[in-house]
Amino acid sequence: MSDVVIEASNLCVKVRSRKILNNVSFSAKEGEVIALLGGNGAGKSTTVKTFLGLMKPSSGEAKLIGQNIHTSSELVREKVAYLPESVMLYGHLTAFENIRYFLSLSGRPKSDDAIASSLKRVALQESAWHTKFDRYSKGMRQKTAIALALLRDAPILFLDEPTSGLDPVAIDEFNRLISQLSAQGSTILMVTHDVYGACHVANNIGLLRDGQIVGMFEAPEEGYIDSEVVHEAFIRDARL
Ligand SMILES: Nc1ncnc2c1ncn2[C@@H]1O[C@H](COP(=O)(O)OP(=O)(O)OP(=O)(O)O)[C@@H](O)[C@H]1O
Repeated sequence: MSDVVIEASNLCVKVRSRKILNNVSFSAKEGEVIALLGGNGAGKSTTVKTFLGLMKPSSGEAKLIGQNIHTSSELVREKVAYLPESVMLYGHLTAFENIRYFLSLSGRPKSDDAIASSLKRVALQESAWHTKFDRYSKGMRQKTAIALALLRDAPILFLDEPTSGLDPVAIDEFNRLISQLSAQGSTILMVTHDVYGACHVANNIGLLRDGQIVGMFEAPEEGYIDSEVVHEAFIRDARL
């Protein structure tokens, strides 16, 4: 059995007659991070929406664990935790209460001990666990959402612009958390504008322009993808 967990194969998406994704192919094996980089309008969010089943490909396939998500209706709900750019949980509830509520809503309640250990795992400071969510910073909101994702036992994470609007310390913490999760077996698709962050967490980076992959960068066996090289390609590409 193949250990490819996330796979786009010649994915094309049309809106009316316009192709907004054109033959996009990439893959991530279990425990890998694939990052899609690209300027505004490149097709990053469309890719994520297609993998969530919100947009339908005109041809090609979006597959998770070897199955086409558009023909296996329960796949995304069972296997994926999605972090949108702005995490929306209930502002009048605390992180603890939000997590407890959303787990019971999904029919998978967990003990308070399990919730506490997940909040510890994402390093949300304990003093904030019982503070109302609408007083949280963006970084704290993301940590809460990731703690919830971990408790749902979702093996696949989709992250949409996860570090936009975070300060450098929060970005660093976030990137460490992503590396830790992938080391523990989570397979992650992230779309981002952050070249440096992507190079630090990704096994592969796909550079998107006008709905097409125009560059693919792979991390060496040891170490990171060279951010200078990717930055150069990103800038050069944006000028074309
Ligand atoms: N529902 C839609 N109807 C028409 N055009 C769309 C639709 N969704 C996306 N597009 C177009 O497809 C292209 C890709 O959009 P997409 O949102 O995927 O880009 P992006 O890379 O996520 O950009 P950004 O970094 O600005 O979020 C854009 O030109 C956008 O205008």
